[in-house]
Amino acid sequence: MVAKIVDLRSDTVTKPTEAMRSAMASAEVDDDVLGRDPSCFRLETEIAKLLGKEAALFVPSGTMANLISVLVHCDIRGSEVILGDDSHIHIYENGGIATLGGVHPRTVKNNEDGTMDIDLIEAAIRDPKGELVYPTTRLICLENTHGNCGGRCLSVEYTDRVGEVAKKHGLKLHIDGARIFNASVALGVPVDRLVQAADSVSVCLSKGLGAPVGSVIVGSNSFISKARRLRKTLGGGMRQVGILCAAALVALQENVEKLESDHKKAKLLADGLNEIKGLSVDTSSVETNMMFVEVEEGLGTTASKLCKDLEDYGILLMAIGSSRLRIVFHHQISASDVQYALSCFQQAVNNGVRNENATSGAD
Ligand SMILES: Cc1ncc(COP(=O)(O)O)c(C=O)c1O
Ligand SMILES: C[C@@H](O)[C@H](N)C(=O)O
Repeated sequence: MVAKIVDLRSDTVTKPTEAMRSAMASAEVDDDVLGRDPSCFRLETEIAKLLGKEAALFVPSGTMANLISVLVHCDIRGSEVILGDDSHIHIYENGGIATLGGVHPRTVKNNEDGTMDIDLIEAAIRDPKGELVYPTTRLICLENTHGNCGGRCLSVEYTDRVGEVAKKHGLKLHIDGARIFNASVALGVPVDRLVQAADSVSVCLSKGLGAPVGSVIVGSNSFISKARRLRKTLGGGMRQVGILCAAALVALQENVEKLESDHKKAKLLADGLNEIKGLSVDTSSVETNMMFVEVEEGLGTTASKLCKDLEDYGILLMAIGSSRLRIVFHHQISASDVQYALSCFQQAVNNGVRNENATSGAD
């Protein structure tokens, strides 16, 4: 019998709080296609203000937020976007910018800290003199925090420098800010300052902020009106969407201040896991709510086997390859959950070692 479930698979797993459910039940709504749903309008107005942009648009998912943003910036056939080779847009969004938008991706290597070398970004920009044979570079995409790099933060200085490169070459800058509030809290930089250089930002409400559904795109009035039309084209125009936006407004009010605690608990677990022989976490790279746990070879088990064993204790997480586990914190993970998870990790590792010794005939 599992004592309890501790879901560390992602910050997308949170359940709506009672306050969110009550706000959803009493949300003021209207048809957001024929006019403006009042709760949606309130959310979009609040998010645009928070991020220092002219306007905002609520969309069903972060994937759609990125797709719409790239397609609005790259609305001419033959466009190319520069993005990280390990970015969410390039790896986890089914190549939508190409398959649906005809936008050509030009990847630049992501460094371990989530950045791309600025000289490599500049070198990837197509020379307009080669327009007969080259796609036309129109956009640079960054990701902050960077998911596949373990939730690493891009500094405001780095972001501003990429913004300068974009301006110098007449390009636009989009930030996949699925976890931009995590970055803002971890860096101690106001979120509007962190994204100041960007022409557009996608923000996930359904991750660390804990809303059940949705993302928001922010940008100029003209950009958002084009984005609104494209959202409808993609089937993302929603009617009484205020039911979802009401929950997101509660999330904004209640959960931004909890992000720092998520980050602290992640550090606590990382330190504890490093005390377990056969597991290692690079604690210097645990900057926000995510971490990667390396399962050392000598442990006699694999990441997926350990993942399965931990599930038997109620600890849910993701195996990334044969020797790496991913752990993601959110506001519904408590301090006692951290201690419970540590004890389960220790038991699962001990069991793995015992089974390994038994099969190898060791004492
Ligand atoms: C960095 C990043 N961008 C975008 C997304 C896409 O968001 P969604 O799952 O809502 O499509 C995710 C994860 O889901 C993500 O981690
Ligand atoms: C896996 C990825 O698509 C998701 N955004 C997550 O971080 O859980």
